[in-house]
Amino acid sequence: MSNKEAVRRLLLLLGKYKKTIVVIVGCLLVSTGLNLCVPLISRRIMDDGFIGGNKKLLIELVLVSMVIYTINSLIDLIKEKKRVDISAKIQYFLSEQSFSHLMKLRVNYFNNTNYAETLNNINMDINQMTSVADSSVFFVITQAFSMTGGIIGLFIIDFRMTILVLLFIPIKCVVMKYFAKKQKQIMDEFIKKNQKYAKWFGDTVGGVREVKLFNILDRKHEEFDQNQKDIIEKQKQMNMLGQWNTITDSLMVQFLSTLLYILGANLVFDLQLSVGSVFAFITYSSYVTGPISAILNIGYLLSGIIPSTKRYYAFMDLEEETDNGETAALCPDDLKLQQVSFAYEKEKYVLKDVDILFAKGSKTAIIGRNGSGKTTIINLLTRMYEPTSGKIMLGTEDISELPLPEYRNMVSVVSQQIYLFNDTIRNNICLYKRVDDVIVEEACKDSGLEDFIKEVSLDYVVGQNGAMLSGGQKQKIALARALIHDKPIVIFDEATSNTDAYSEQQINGLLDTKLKEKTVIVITHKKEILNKVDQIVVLKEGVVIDNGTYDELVGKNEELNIMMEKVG
Ligand SMILES: Nc1ncnc2c1ncn2[C@@H]1O[C@H](COP(=O)(O)OP(=O)(O)OP(=O)(O)O)[C@@H](O)[C@H]1O
Repeated sequence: MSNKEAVRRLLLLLGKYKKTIVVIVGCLLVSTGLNLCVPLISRRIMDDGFIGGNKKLLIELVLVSMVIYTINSLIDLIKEKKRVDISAKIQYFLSEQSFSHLMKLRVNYFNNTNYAETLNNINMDINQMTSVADSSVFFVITQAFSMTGGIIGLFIIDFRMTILVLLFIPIKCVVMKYFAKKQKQIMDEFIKKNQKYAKWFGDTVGGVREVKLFNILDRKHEEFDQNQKDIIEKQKQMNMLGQWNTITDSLMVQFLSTLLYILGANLVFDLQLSVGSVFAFITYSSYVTGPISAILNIGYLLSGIIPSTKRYYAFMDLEEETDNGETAALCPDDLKLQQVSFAYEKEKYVLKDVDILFAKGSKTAIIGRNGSGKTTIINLLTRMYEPTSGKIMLGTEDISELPLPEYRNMVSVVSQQIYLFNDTIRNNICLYKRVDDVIVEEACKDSGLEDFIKEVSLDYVVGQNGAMLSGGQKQKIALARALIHDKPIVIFDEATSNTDAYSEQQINGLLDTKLKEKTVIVITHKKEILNKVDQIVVLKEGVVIDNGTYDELVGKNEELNIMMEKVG
């Protein structure tokens, strides 16, 4: 994305609040107009009041200045309230937009990005982008007005000194441009270092058990040091650049004032100008030089915002899951993989021309060695990924043409990688579905969780991703979840790997009872289950090499024989 495009998108953000911006600019124009009168009043206070000895006029003019100051303060308050409102709305809008998008992103985004990195990037970018509603941005809109007024004021007082002020403008432009360029460069680098650190942080905290078990704390500390030093260095550079920018700016203004004082003093001594006029002139000159700083500072401010804006919109442009279907109720039907091939990475196929029929209500086991593509089939059936070629059909419909939420309502997955929210067992099982406790308890009984529930109750909070539960207990919650949600297709991905023998029998029993009518797909090597299912699909290196019942395959299929030997 080009800088121009980033600025355009930022302005679009502000475009929604046109009416409020008009009020803010109105407030600023009124206060700028009032401010423009102040030097002329000051000149009269000095020349006619103090030097001319007119006490009454002096008091009146001082009171007028006071009234102007009070009105300006009130206007400032109204303007600030409106501005903070816009800023808060932009922040909410961007946060909501990015959260919605994040939830709809394809799962491959999460393969390479951890939560800490995502949160860090989104927060940082939104904070930066919200500063587009910074007071200086609105202030700048009125600056042209202030500048014109200032130049007119200067010409009224003395044209020679005015030319000196105008000569100052191009010099200031060059200096400010340099700072803006430098700022953008450092900000770009800062964003990269910060992102690298957040990624490293999320990864390291996620692996804290490994850090302890393998005693690699020292190495992690070294990495921390390096990452932090890089970030701090960039922050230091940015702060120092900010300081240099401010100092250079005020030095240049000071230099100009000095020249004006010297030239003004000469004119006063030559009796060509009054003392009040010199002071009024210097105030007006700040009405010209101030806006130049403000206008050019926008470039400096934007140079900090643009890198974040680019990253934010690059994130927003990431592909979301496709949902072509129109909302419609779906009916259970045969599920069919037709010539399905799939590659996670270009040209590296992990499934090749796979044909499998999961007849409605049938029970299928998928077997194969590690990496043969079993979980990938589940990923495609749950539409976490789309086939690279081929189709998956539900009855006569291609599932990619079906409405995504409705399709997902058809499928439950009981996986070895179940995620549990840091909430009660009840809420983890029901997942926002309103279910009577009696039914939840029955599901717990069917999943073998009954004894544990008696011990701790359904209100037991499971901890971060179920950290306060055993692997088997987590899987039983996953099973209870599937039973409660009662979907027509149930997939078990090595679901019994963590459960004890007693529970395993119980789960097998469900195939004949609660799951009898459902289409069940099981990834397992357990003989008891393989013996029970209607068909076993044998996968080898992404290809279906055999298909049949246990009796048909045992002794004949080499892969099945090897597996049976291994599991005993
Ligand atoms: N997100 C991914 N990105 C790239 N490659 C992947 C991804 N997930 C899996 N793979 C690769 O795809 C292949 C099939 O993996 P898959 O998880 O489907 O195998 P599996 O049969 O379920 O294995 P296991 O029995 O070990 O669970 C493997 O070679 C794996 O390295």
